[in-house]
Amino acid sequence: MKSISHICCIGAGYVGGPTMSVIAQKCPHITVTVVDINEKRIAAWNDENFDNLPIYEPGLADVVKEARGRNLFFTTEVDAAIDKADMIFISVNTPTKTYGKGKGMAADLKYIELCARQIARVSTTDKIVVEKSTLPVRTAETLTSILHNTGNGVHFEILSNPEFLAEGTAVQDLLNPDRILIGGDNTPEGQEAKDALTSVYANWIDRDRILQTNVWSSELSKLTANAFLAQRVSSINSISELCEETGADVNEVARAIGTDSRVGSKFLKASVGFGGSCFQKDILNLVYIAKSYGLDKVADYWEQVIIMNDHQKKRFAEKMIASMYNTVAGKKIVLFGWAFKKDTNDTRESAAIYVTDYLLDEQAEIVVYDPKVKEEQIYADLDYLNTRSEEENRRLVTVVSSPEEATKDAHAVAVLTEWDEFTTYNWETIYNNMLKPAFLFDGRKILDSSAMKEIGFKHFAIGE
Ligand SMILES: NC(=O)C1=CN([C@@H]2O[C@H](COP(=O)(O)OP(=O)(O)OC[C@H]3O[C@@H](n4cnc5c(N)ncnc54)[C@H](O)[C@@H]3O)[C@@H](O)[C@H]2O)C=CC1
Ligand SMILES: O=C(O)[C@H]1O[C@H](OP(=O)(O)OP(=O)(O)OC[C@H]2O[C@@H](n3ccc(=O)[nH]c3=O)[C@H](O)[C@@H]2O)[C@H](O)[C@@H](O)[C@@H]1O
Repeated sequence: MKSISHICCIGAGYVGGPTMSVIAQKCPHITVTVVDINEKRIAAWNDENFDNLPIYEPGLADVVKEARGRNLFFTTEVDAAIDKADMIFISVNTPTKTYGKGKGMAADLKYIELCARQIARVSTTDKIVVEKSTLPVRTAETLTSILHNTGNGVHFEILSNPEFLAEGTAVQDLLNPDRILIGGDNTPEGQEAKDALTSVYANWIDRDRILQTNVWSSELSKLTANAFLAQRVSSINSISELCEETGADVNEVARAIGTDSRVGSKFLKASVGFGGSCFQKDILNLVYIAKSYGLDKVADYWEQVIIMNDHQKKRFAEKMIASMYNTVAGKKIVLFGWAFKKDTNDTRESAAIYVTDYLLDEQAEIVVYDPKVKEEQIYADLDYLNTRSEEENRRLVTVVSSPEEATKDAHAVAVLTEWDEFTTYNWETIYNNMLKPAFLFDGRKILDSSAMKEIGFKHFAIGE
């Protein structure tokens, strides 16, 4: 079997960075080089101060500290790293297309194609090319065609090895994954490549958790896994609205159904709506693929998960506005949390962005506090929506670093991310700081409702 001594990963983002750091930590005999065209990002990965790594993930700094400079390297020298590697992971972004055919639905594969062309141009020795990015089923066909038609006569074996880590728990997920999925051709060369990648993971993961499949099953399993997970969130969120009408409590319902081992207890936490860079993108992609095969019923079924999620974000903002006497114009509303979930600085598709947009439409004055998200990111997220001018976003939205100070003379506080620290605040002081009646909207249902009501808040929590 081919033994791997040099790995190159193209893309030093939320997946490439942590994944390669853990591979390097666990495989000191393999040299792992992570490359990116984003110079600022690479400089941050190489920063002497480990607090400045470009991605915040619990435990990540320690892993990088151990391996960086030993067998883990971050560089913008893409060509050199490609040529030296026996195995190349492609871990670049695959966002939803914003133009042309499939706009707003299909995955944009231009970055993937660029990588394939670059690998083909530069390689002088045989390579195993691993799709780590989440890709539409049958993308490996495109990669094969580019690599084999434009290469220098070297042999490329294509594998699909989707990543299942969740942000905020990436290091734990990588160290102890439920499974590793490796898809490849069932030819002797394909099997050899699958075994080579299996042997990399087997340095710290039991072999019975490393699943080998054909390449199409692997590609489709990744989209399906995200669709199933997101569907659970939309399902419980749909029930949260019914709870609010009927006096049922969504946490109690979730516990009651989750104890059935056929349902399971995870991913049943009602929220202001799921965010993150992948759930929406991957379901839209699944819907697009189903439609492209003429499977309209399949497409409609999955699209409903997105429709319910959009509804949840909107109805939360509407609930806030209706509670505050149907007007929030000129009212100071403090948002606790901007990240799409706790323990990450990632804000992509965060519900907070959309809730803010609705509130700004009603001319609210917004103050944001998030323990890990930088001010420039919050403005960038709002500017990206293109709903109003950059000046207006900066005039109407203030970003603060002290949560308690933020609540002075506020009409309302809304919890939009489930950061643990929010549950430890002195909510009595916050109440005293605020104008009365003081409104509290808990979009994550993390605060003790009866304690909040006792303090005096006009309190609303999702699903109760
Ligand atoms: N973020 C997550 O939690 C997960 C993401 N995924 C998938 O992994 C893929 C990557 O996602 P993220 O890491 O979040 O994206 P990201 O946007 O954080 O990182 C992608 C990086 O690739 C770089 N890049 C793009 N084209 C390049 C090129 N031609 N040469 C060198 N570098 C290039 C970009 O500069 C960027 O730094 C996506 O397909 C995503 O769906 C899968 C599982 C989890
Ligand atoms: O492909 C990906 O990008 C990844 O997408 C998700 O991971 P991630 O988006 O990082 O985080 P999740 O924990 O799945 O949370 C997604 C969103 O759903 C929300 N959520 C999650 C669980 C829940 O019970 N309720 C709920 O509202 C979270 O707050 C968050 O906004 C999947 O969990 C990963 O397995 C997958 O690898």
